[in-house]
Amino acid sequence: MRLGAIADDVTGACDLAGRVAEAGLPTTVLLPAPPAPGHPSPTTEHHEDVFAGGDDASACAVVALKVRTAPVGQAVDEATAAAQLLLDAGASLLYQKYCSTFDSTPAGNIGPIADALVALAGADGTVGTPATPGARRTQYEGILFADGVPLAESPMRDHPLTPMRDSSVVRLLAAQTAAPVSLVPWEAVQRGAAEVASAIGAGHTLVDALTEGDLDVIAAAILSAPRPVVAAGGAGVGTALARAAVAASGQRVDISRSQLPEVPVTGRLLLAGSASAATRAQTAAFAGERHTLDPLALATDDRALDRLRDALAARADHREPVLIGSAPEVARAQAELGAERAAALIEGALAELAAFAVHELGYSHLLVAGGETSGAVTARLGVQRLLVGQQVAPGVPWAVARSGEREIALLLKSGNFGGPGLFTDAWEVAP
Ligand SMILES: Nc1ncnc2c1ncn2[C@@H]1O[C@H](COP(=O)(O)OP(=O)(O)O)[C@@H](O)[C@H]1O
Ligand SMILES: O=C(O)[C@@H](O)C(=O)COP(=O)(O)O
Repeated sequence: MRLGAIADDVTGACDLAGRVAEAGLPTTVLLPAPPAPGHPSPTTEHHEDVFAGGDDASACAVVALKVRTAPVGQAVDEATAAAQLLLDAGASLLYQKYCSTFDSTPAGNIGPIADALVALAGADGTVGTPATPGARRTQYEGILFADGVPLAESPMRDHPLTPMRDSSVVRLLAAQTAAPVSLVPWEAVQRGAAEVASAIGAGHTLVDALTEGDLDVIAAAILSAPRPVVAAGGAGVGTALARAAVAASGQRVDISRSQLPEVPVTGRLLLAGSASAATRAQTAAFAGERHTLDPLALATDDRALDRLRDALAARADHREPVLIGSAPEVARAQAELGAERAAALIEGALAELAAFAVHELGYSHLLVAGGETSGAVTARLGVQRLLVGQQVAPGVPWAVARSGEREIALLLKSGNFGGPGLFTDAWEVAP
């Protein structure tokens, strides 16, 4: 199987890639250059580089986009271009990777992207679930649970860009697409893949899942579906598909042995743009030097960013990790600037500080918290491919990339993932 995944944000791509690689499937992560005005992303033109391994080897290629909160038209254009690249490179199954907490708005972009991929693939519809039990995301009777509570009662209800105020993924998706949205309940999953496959219809099929075993049933149903489908979901479904491919081929790559190239430590920088509870806890637990980015200051003081550059440049030892995080107070900045402008100010500042650290100060290791944030940073650094290594936490792998002439190590962390000590512990296993 050649699994071609289109991820709506960069940390989601890394989450999927880390878990799929650990399942034993050779995995590549591609980041298209930012789209030129009026044109979808010119994804990489080297098709032979898309999938690792020989033509008949099972593999996974993930195209990491930054379209989760982009205008719908741009999201559809970029996802379609990425899917076409994957199909041209031999993808046998497309996979729409979206967030395990279904991060989206009533406008999209999960639904519009799903519709576009179905049309491109000539499929009947999508099949999958956001459920990712390894990240404590489960779905029962169409209700999505995050860390054991319904989505709309979790901290995701206060996400700065995609506040999730309904826990029903059926209702959330139905608001984003004109295609039929159907649910396969957990009891049907317990009766096996054939029953799930028989329940797959036109449009978008969301399947309940509480365990990894349920995901394996869903993967088997997708692979045995009577008509072409597009797989879709959080990282859980993709990882189950990878398990199935490894079991079928008998070929398993041991990620723990495929060491990433060593990157000499010349500077360590933490950039936390996520406002999630997990990232706030990691920030609070970090004992090193820290600086705070306030979008209101960025909007009114044109020296604010220069002062942060000066602070970085003045550091005595760049190898000691330093944290630059967004201000905890979100509501006031959004009230005064609007959510989009406040977000863009922070993302832009963190991206500029990343470029300054890497290319002016020679920093080698960056830990970035947040999907939108990671998309802004990798685009500004011109990163187009990630070599993914071992995970420091489920769904959080170190990677090595090129930025210009520099080889750097990146940990692009989903906002919700990782324990409180991650900002300190992650450096111990860095490439
Ligand atoms: N204090 C703040 N005010 C306004 N927006 C903020 C603030 N802090 C973070 N943000 C924005 O919230 C968004 C968080 O999204 P993201 O980086 O994807 O994190 P997550 O992985 O938690 O979803 C980013 O666009 C970031 O710039
Ligand atoms: O599925 C998930 O939860 C992650 O892979 C994911 O999508 C992370 O997105 P961010 O929360 O924006 O980091």
